[in-house]
Amino acid sequence: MNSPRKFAQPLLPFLRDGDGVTAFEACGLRVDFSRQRLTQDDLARLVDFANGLGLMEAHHAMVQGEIVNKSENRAALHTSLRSQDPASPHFDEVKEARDRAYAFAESVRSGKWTGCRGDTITDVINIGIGGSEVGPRAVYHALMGLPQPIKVHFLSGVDGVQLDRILYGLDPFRTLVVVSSKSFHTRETLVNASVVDEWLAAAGITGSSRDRHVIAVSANPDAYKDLRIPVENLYPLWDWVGGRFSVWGSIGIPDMIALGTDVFNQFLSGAYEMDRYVYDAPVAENISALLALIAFWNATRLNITLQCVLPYDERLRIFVSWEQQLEMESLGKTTRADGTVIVGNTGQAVWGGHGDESQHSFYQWLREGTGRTSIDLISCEKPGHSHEELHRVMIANARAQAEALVTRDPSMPWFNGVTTISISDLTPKTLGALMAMYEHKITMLGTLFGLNPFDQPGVEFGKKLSREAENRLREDA
Ligand SMILES: O=P(O)(O)OC[C@H]1O[C@](O)(CO)[C@@H](O)[C@@H]1O
Repeated sequence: MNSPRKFAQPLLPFLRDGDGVTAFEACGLRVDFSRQRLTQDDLARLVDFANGLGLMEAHHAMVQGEIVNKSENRAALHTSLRSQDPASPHFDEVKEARDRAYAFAESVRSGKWTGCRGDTITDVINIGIGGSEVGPRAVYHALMGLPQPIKVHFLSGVDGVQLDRILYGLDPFRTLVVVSSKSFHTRETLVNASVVDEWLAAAGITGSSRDRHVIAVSANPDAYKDLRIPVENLYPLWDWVGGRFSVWGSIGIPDMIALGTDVFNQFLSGAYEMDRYVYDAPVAENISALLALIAFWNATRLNITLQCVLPYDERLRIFVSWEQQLEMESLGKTTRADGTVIVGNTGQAVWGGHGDESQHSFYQWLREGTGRTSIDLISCEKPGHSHEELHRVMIANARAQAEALVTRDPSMPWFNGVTTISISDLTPKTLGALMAMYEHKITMLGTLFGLNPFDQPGVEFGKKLSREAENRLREDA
């Protein structure tokens, strides 16, 4: 007779087992927590805990511009980048910058802005990494059309193969380069910018003609000097916006050019609608607060340290990478804002992939391994294509797997909690709402853990060692 498994995990309650609401709708999104592993009483206690902690007060303080990023002595005002409320912090400054970016984007789209020889622009190379890359790439991948008149290519790491594959076949006279870096100190971005410069120069695009092909986005006012471009080719970002929260502003210029400013406006208005809803909804009915509370419960009570994001839609493939940086760079910390050490789990490790593909990849591990995972399974009711049969099978998979991923024999060591997120129709608006919903989940989790979700001190040490290693390699060369 098989000996009982060492880590057998008894059956845990589902939220759906109790009487009470388990699904919530806002801004075209339906979020269903019924397959998460807690009781309605547990959830009620979490809501009391959040209210006792002043979760919504902390959220309001962030949106109103208080210095919530204490270690860097900064506000965190990504909400202002999409606000339609003239009373919101920096409203005029943001509007002026947006109007400038929109005017530029539309001049490129209309062909009014041409390359130095008068050619219309057909390709944009975004040179940037982290928050200066994955947000605009996620939006472009979600909303790009067929055909896509102006294509965007994302050059991020210092990887010559990525560079060669991007430049291959590109016409420098029809290419616009957007160098995006909040700090303008990021090694990868600066090295890539200089190599792409050589590519332009090899075609004879130098000096003033280069000004038709290179712009920059940065919070560093001297960026234009470093890049030797006219100041009017610099589009601002501000230190009161975190890099991983910055897609809503000038960092989104490649998307404004490729998708159009109407689409970008809808994207912003979807996020603003979510901001209004999250700002006003009480914790017990607030989707972002509930996502945060259940993640907090999973991490601190159920020792679930893994968050798996599974979109059943090609358009959300890159969204997983965006959410990974957002969540892990924000919550991968063990000290509170006051410096005291947090005992126990904090931010979860985020991973994932296209849901349907993942079924034939790591679902074996999710269903019979020894892990504990919280899963966001995302699907779109209305497909982004006209292949009815494909959509029928995709939706069937998404719905069935949500159940399969929580169905198990109590002797098994693994267990999962599943949240399903159903998007009525993935439009620029609902994409904005989805991304804003996750941003608020993350900043609220910062409050629940007591940590600062807006800095990333842990990345500096590796950068320092990299620079030293680079210098040694240069000396030895
Ligand atoms: O926009 P920048 O300043 O080039 O930084 C790029 C990325 O690098 C990081 O600082 C991490 O190294 C991220 O926080 C940021 O999004």
